[in-house]
Amino acid sequence: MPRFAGIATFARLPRLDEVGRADIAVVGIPFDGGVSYRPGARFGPAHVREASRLLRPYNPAQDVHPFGAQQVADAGDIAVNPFDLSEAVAEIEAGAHALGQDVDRIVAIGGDHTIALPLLRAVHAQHGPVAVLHFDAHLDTWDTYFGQPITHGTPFRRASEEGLIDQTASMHVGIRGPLYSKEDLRDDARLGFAVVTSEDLEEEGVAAAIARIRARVGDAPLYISIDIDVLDPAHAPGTGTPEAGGLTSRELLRILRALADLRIVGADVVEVSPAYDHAQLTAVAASHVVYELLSAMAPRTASEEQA
Ligand SMILES: N=C(N)NCCCC(=O)O
Ligand SMILES: [Zn+2]
Ligand SMILES: [Zn+2]
Repeated sequence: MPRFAGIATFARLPRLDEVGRADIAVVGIPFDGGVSYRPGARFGPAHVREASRLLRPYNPAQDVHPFGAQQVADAGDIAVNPFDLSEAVAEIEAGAHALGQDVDRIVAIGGDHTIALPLLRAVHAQHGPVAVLHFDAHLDTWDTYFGQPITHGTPFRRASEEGLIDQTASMHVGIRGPLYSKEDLRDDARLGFAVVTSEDLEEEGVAAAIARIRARVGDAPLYISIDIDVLDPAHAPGTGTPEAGGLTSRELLRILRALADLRIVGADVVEVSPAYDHAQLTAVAASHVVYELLSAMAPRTASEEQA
């Protein structure tokens, strides 16, 4: 079958119902009822799958076959109520929990960043508090919007309040742009996050950022949440709340490759909004981000480690 033909699963992987069990499920969460600005991330999973057809089985940058070293399958989408945010959040948590019966780990494709909260609730039920490594232009530790506590700008405040995160090991990477006030940063630190800003990355370089991330996370169980708007709008225009001055996709992929020996227990890639995308730029970047995550999660054989 030519790679551009046929129904799109992520990277042309088998569906979970074709293999029964898997080490890792890639699952779509087509929900965008938590956005504060441009909508459309509900179409993210289908768009990222469509743009992932060109991914190939061997990843030379990590010297690993991400789909050979482990069983990865596409679990389809978690069906969520687009009209009721509370119900949607409950459905995502229940869906992740149910999926966890058939797979060891989940990599979710959003959807807006709201989905990180129910995903972290499900991860916490299995692992206890986890280090959250959060790539984003935005802190997403704001309190409420229009009085609402659960939105795409608030998942990590709720997660911290609920005790879902390891407050000694969590970190944001790529933060930039205007805030509401200086208090935002004080609140964020109190909620348990260290920060590598986009400017830090520019000034200190990627290697220094990697060293800071690794020192912060250590050997804690690690959840990686990637808002595609961490990338500069030149690299990822198709997103809901773009901010100038972001990472290149090359920088983000390099950082992810440096995390392969950490204890990654789950991940999400969120905020791809296809109506604002051009030539699949954002979706190709997101598909490679997922591919690099799956590669980092793959077990290494002794020969691969020696090589
Ligand atoms: N894109 C995410 N997740 N959050 C952005 C929230 C920015 C705001 O509306 O204040
Ligand atoms: Zn963001
Ligand atoms: Zn976000």
